[in-house]
Amino acid sequence: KEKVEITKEQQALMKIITDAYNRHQIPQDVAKKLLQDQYSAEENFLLLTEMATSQVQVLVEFTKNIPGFLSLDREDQIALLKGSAVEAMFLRSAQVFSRKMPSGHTEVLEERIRKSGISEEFITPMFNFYKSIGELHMVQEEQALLTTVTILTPDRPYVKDQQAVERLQETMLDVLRKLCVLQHPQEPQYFARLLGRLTELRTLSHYHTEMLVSWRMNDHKFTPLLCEIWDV
Ligand SMILES: O=C(NC1CCCCC1)[C@H](C1CCCCC1)n1c(-c2ccc(CO)cc2)nc2ccccc21
Repeated sequence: KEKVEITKEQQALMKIITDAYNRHQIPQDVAKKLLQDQYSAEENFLLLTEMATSQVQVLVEFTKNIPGFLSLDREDQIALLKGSAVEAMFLRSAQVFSRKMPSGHTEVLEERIRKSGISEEFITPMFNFYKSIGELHMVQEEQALLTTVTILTPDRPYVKDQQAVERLQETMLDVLRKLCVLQHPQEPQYFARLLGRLTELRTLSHYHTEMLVSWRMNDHKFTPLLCEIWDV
């Protein structure tokens, strides 16, 4: 049985990424807001656009701390950010939803999200994804590396030097694979399950534009940054 060992360099890389991931979090907690009050579909939509706008800003700051990211072609950096922003948002949302909360809070949060204005047909796939992420009980290093692997997806639209992105993603996948083996020794399939979530994430993200335009309200307003990042 081959002994899996994380090298000193990989340990340092994981620390840089995890610290950056924890440092670059949304200031105000959307779950707390949703647990406090019930909002109208319009207020919920505004809350979503505010949260998503600030999440894109922290995503940009986070990527600056991914070793090698700033050495990529400048236009490729933009292409990777644009291509992964929605997936990073759903990944973050899943982590917010799956966070340990006092008993009964998760149920209230789920109810508030179900009634937020999202049209029915998207509720099930969205919560299926949130629950499948929750079942993984990821440690924060795994969450940070999974988001990094998602950002470093070589086949995003308009990426020119895919090999350079692939090399970076491989580096992160190697650390993540070892971490999964060490964190979940009883579950040799854990790493494969984790990567399977990325496929589910990509599918969910395909619904995103549809989810926004079908939000139960008229006149959906977006911030300039979201118009850039989301295809709206
Ligand atoms: O604010 C949010 N998510 C932010 C985004 C940036 C990163 C932190 C989380 C929104 C809520 C906004 C207000 C109405 C209720 C949903 N949300 C969603 C969500 C995200 C996008 C869509 C449409 O594409 C639909 C729902 N899932 C959540 C799971 C848990 C807690 C909030 C969650």
